[in-house]
Amino acid sequence: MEIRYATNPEQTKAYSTDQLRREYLMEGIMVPGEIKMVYSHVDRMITGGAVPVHQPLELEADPQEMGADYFLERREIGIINVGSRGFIIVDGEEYVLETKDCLYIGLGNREVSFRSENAEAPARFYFNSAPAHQSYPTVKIAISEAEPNHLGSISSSNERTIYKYIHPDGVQSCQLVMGMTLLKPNNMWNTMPCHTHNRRSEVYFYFDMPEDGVVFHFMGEPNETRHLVVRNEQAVISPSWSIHSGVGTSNYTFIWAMAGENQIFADMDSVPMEDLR
Ligand SMILES: O=C(O)C(=O)C[C@H](O)C(=O)CO
Ligand SMILES: [Zn+2]
Repeated sequence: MEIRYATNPEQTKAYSTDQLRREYLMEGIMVPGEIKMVYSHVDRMITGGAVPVHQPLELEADPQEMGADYFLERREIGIINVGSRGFIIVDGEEYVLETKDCLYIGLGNREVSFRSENAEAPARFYFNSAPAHQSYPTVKIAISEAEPNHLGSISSSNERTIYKYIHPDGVQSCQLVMGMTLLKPNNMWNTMPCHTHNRRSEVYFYFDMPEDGVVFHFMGEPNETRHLVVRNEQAVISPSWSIHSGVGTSNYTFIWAMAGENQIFADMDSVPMEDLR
């Protein structure tokens, strides 16, 4: 498991492109036949991907980094399938996930494995996991059951639909808040006007992008912005002090996940446009 330590805004001002990418960008999350994970010390979020092809894949704890006998011993996890139909087996119970369906699995479940229906078109499970202190029920939420929230406008190139899956008025969790935002065709901007939330950090995972498409993801303090060039199925760590916004070369979809002090989605510090630099 790859480890990322926390960074602060003062250091980040001096980072080169390579340093910025090393600290904040997660590439190679979705590797056929493997489970890949990045453990970030920012709110101890684990971000990863599981792409089962011919064999099922098992979610296992890293004993050195997690000091746990099994992955969910002291954690919870939210998983969204961004590939074709697949299955997640949780302590013997099987859940079917179509594309863009989500599964929340609470603390204490010992065995979690991933399987694809079709090796030619495998499931692609993206996940975020945060430390947990109590067990909430394991719940599947299909995209058709998530409440759509329409935002933005074509004149601002940001017409999009936000689906919240794991949040206080939906699937219950200890601290994980997770959902997905779909941009409408011909709309390229997300989360602009932008915000920070000093109470929570966030991870964005961009997908549904063409092979040669990129998203210019904006990060940093509002008056000291930087960008990362992000490709399909790559993710970005956004510390609490950083804005998180992007513009793509075409429309795309992204999964957002947060952990920290509270779970209130609307608890954001909006950045006035005139403060951006
Ligand atoms: O499209 C958006 O705007 C978002 O999806 C915003 C994220 O959900 C977010 O940053 C929540 O804090
Ligand atoms: Zn945010």
